[in-house]
Amino acid sequence: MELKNITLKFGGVTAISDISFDIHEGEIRAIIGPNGAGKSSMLNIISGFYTPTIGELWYKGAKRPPMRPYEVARMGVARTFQNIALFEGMTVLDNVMTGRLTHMNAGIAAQALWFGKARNEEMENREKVERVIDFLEIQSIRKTPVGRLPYGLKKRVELARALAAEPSILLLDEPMAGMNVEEKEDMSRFILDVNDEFGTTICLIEHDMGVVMDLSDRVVVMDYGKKIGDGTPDEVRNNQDVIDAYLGVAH
Ligand SMILES: Nc1ncnc2c1ncn2[C@@H]1O[C@H](COP(=O)(O)OP(=O)(O)OP(=O)(O)O)[C@@H](O)[C@H]1O
Repeated sequence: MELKNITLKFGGVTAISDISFDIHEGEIRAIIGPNGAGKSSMLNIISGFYTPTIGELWYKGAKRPPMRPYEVARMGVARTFQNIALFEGMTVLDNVMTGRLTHMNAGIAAQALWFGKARNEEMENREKVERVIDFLEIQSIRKTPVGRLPYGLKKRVELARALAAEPSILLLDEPMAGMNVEEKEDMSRFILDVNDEFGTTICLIEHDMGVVMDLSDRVVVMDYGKKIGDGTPDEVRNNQDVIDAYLGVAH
C-alpha cells in the first residue's frame, strides 16, 4: 500500500499535512507520534473512515477511489479500535464470528432458512473462527460474555475478530494502550505470531515509542500532522527530529 501526499483538514484544522509513506506486503509497520500527531486520522484514512482532502492511496498497484469502510473491509483491510468496540453482551465466539461477516455471501433468506449455501458457509466460517480462537489461546473463554472479561483479554478478542476476517492488512489502533507489562508482552507476542503464521501485513499505531521498537520492521513518526521520521527502528531512534519531538523540544 502506498499513501501519496496525504493532507487531511477538518475545517481550519490540518490534522495531516502532506505525508507520504508505504506499507510493504508482509511487514509490521508502525505509525508513532505524540498526542494529537495525527496517527488515528491516518489509520482512519487507510480504513476508509476518512477521505483525504488531498492525496492518493494506492493498494495492490491500483489507485483506490473514495470508498466506504465496509468496501475497504471487503478488500481485505481489517482493524481494531482504540476504545474496544465489541458486543459486550455477546459471547467471545459470537463476537469473533462477526469478523466473518464480510465473507458471507449467501442471501438473507438462505441464511434465515439455514439451507444449502448458507449452511456450508456457516460451517466454513465456524472452522476459520475456531482456528483463530485456538491460535490466540482463548478457547477457555469461548462461551463467556465479553463484558465479563478483563481489559487485556477483551483486546485479544478484538484482535481475534479482526483476524477472523482473514485480512491482508491488519490495522491495530493502539493495541497495547492501557495494558500492564505482562499484557503488553502477551500482545506483542501475538502480533508477531500473527505476522509469522498468517503472513498478515500489520500496520499499528502507538503512542509509546518503546513498545513498537522491538516489534516493527519499519516505523513512521508523526508530529503535529507532519512526518518527521521514517525508517527502521534504529534509524528512527537516532533521528534528531524524533528525539526532539519526544523530549518536547520547542518547535
Ligand atoms: N473529527 C475531527 N474533527 C476535528 N478535528 C479532529 C478530528 N479528528 C482529529 N482531529 C484533530 O486532528 C489532530 C490529530 O488528531 P489524531 O486523533 O489523529 O491524533 P493522534 O496522533 O491519533 O492522537 P492520540 O495519540 O491522542 O490518539 C488533532 O489536532 C485533533 O484535534
